[in-house]
Amino acid sequence: MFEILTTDQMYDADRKTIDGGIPGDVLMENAGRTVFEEIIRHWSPRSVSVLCGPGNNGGDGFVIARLLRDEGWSVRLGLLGEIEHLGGDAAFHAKQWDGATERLSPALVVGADLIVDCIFGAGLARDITGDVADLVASVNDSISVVVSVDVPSGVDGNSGCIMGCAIKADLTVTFCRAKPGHYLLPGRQLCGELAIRDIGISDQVVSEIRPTCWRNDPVLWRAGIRWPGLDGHKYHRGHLLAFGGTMMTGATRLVARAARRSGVGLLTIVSDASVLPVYAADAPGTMTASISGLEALLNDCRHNAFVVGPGYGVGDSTRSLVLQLLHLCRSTVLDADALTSFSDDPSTLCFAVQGPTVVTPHEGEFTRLFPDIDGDKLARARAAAKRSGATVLIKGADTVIAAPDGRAAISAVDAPWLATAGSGDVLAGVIAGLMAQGMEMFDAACMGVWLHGRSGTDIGPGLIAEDIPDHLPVILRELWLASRK
Ligand SMILES: NC(=O)C1=CN([C@@H]2O[C@H](COP(=O)(O)OP(=O)(O)OC[C@H]3O[C@@H](n4cnc5c(N)ncnc54)[C@H](OP(=O)(O)O)[C@@H]3O)[C@@H](O)[C@H]2O)[C@@H](O)CC1
Ligand SMILES: Nc1ncnc2c1ncn2[C@@H]1O[C@H](COP(=O)(O)OP(=O)(O)O)[C@@H](O)[C@H]1O
Ligand SMILES: [K+]
Repeated sequence: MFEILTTDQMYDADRKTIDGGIPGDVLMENAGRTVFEEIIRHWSPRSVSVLCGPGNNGGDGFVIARLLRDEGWSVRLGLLGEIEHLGGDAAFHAKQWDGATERLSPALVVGADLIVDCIFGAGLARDITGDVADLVASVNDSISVVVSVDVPSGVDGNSGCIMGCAIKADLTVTFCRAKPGHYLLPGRQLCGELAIRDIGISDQVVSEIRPTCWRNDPVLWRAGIRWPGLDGHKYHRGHLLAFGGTMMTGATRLVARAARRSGVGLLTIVSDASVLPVYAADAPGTMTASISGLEALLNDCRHNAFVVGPGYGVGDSTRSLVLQLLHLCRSTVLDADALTSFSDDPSTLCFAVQGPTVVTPHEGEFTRLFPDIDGDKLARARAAAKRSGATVLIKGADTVIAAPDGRAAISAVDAPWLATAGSGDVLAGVIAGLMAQGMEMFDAACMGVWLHGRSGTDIGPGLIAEDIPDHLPVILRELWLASRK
């Protein structure tokens, strides 16, 4: 259930299922029934208004209205447009509804304890305007509970963007698999609770569609975790070089602690000799080396991974260092200043990426590097990954991770506690630590985001960046125990 399907892929799944012998009207009956079941599971009987649009989303509404009324609920139904204009399965189910069909208007909101929003689903084709926009405003201004069918009307299922205006739901019931817009902002916030329900589309059909996007979950990457072997030694777990700046030393200290907690065998902070004592005094298990010995450090192939950027400083020397590191084609994580240093010349950075590289920009850093790439977050991450050859991770509440081969994952964890200085440094450190242990770059980026998110929800209010690395053993133990089952 972790695959995320675009609206076109969803239409494809519907079509393949219908071709496989389940008629469209049965799929629609199943869809309506799952929403009905969710409603009666959540709420006791109350007055309901079902708001139906002119397409199949509206068709689902006729099924829901009928089932609720058969159950003894008081139901009103409003339709946008003429009933004669309904087509196919929606027309079929409209005929099964023997209650009154009102004109869709804000009058339906008055006195309704529960509103079922079936105005638009996957077929939303342009901005909502005029009378329908007024209706959306009335729904959002009301005190009624709102259940949206498939997506909150007005939310674009592919991007999570608002098309003119959108319903704010308390519960959204979608079918078969989620769409990107259920997890990308602002769509995610408008969905309320999300229920993904089976309507008879098989896993086989979903796999035939070859999804390339998933909700970030251990299912995706747990087979790629490099747990230490019984007979292993520290060099089997990688030796990460973390490049430390001279002013913001805290950033690389966070990187180092996070990487070490992720399981890396050895970690050396490489910095200007003048600040080595600061790094050396931080943690006894962290090693330090002067940047003046860089050539020798890089000639030692056991130094198999690099992380540079947090607190490193923006400028020419950072650019040269990054290019020198990328030339070696070893596992590399670039964050913060390592990215901003290429704002004037991003193509040089893209050209230099050849080995396993993860870049972890927040929105501001992303825009500086890829000013010409627009669209929703998923599309932008994918375009940047394709262009650069790096795994691109755009941070935020709806972090997206995209690999150059087109795979992508969206994090759907509610952990606003992570929005605190230094938390991104920790993320870079975790990912670099996992890559140093030999994990594939996309898997490492996804696992890093997941560990980070779980730390955010586990620790919760009061979280500071320093807490995250020390919480990792608790979560890693869970993953490790699960891997032994
Ligand atoms: N077997 C199946 O397929 C199943 C499908 N299922 C359900 O079907 C839903 C998809 O149905 P759908 O394709 O009919 O799209 P839907 O969202 O109802 O709207 C299309 C209509 O809206 C109109 N319209 C669009 N934008 C507009 C705007 N801004 N302002 C005004 N009008 C606008 C558009 O008009 P047009 O652009 O053609 O002029 C068209 O008439 C899906 O979300 C799920 O709930 C389930 O039952 C499971 C089985
Ligand atoms: N509202 C939010 N919900 C969940 N995670 C968030 C939220 N805001 C920020 N984050 C996460 O916090 C981290 C902040 O990183 P960043 O912006 O690089 O800060 P810093 O450079 O101070 O470490 C990122 O991993 C980001 O995804
Ligand atoms: K809807």
